[in-house]
Amino acid sequence: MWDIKDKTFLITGGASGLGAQYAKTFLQLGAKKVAILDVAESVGVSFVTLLNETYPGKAVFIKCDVSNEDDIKSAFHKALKDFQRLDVIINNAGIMSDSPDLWRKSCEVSWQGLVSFTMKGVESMRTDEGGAGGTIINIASTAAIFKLPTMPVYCGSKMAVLHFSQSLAEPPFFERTGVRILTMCPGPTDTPLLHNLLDRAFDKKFAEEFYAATQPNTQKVESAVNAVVKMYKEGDCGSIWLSAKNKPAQDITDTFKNIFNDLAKLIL
Ligand SMILES: NC(=O)C1=CN([C@@H]2O[C@H](COP(=O)(O)OP(=O)(O)OC[C@H]3O[C@@H](n4cnc5c(N)ncnc54)[C@H](O)[C@@H]3O)[C@@H](O)[C@H]2O)C=CC1
Ligand SMILES: CCCCC/C=C\C=C\C(=O)C/C=C\C/C=C\CCCC(=O)O
Repeated sequence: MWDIKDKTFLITGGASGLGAQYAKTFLQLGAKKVAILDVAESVGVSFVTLLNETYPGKAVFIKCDVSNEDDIKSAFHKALKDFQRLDVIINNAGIMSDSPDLWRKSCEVSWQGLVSFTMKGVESMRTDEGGAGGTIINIASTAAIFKLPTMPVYCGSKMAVLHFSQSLAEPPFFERTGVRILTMCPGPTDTPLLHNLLDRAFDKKFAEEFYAATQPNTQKVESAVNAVVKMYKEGDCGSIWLSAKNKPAQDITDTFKNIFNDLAKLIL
């Protein structure tokens, strides 16, 4: 069982949606400090003010566009300087848009930004280079494991998140570094990310037909948040978890192990 008490957290995209609820919940469960990083400054500042009314001095807001490497560098170093040590990073920031004008930005936020924070996190946490170890939680999606023709770019970036995380975490990564990499795949969850699905589609005309026939089976935010808490407490390095349809979090690592073992037989 991994402790939450006295741990410091950095949460990207933490000003609203699921990220904000991870912050609130981990503080309720005893986290020492939480750094909220987000591009939405006024929303982030208001949220941190609210958190500090209940948990005085425990939350800070740092403006950061996770698609911008200079922003990432300065925000990461500010959080590290303020807290002296980062124990947990939740790479949560994500955009879902496959539209012609936003798909590239969406990949930079959901995928490249996550890689950059993971690299910086590993560097600062790794026990073989003087760090104290820690946990990096990468938020993928059921879009990583389900073929959604309305958003192939989003599906691809989330599969990239999943495969990046499981590849990085291959043994003896944890034994060497003391850094635990965990991946969560939430199913559709009730946040603004699910609004205006047609505007976010790869092909609007096709999406109209698709969404007329298929509606998301949306779960409550609380279910997705509880799933991340359970994964944080119980997950082994490299594990992959599912949170869908308001059911308790499920460790689906063995499914991936079997698939990748079978594929390895074709390659090696
Ligand atoms: N809501 C859902 O159905 C699901 C969400 N997810 C993933 O969970 C994560 C959070 O999603 P939601 O809370 O639903 O989304 P949301 O849209 O409600 O909130 C996203 C947050 O990220 C911030 N953000 C956007 N662009 C940013 C940038 N460039 N730099 C920093 N912050 C930025 C926003 O300001 C906002 O606070 C995303 O990675 C999403 O892909 C995964 C599966 C299902
Ligand atoms: C079936 C239409 C799903 C559209 C959901 C819209 C946004 C979801 C964002 C996510 O990150 C979740 C991604 C994909 C959903 C994957 C499978 C859906 C399975 C059916 C269901 O649970 O509704």
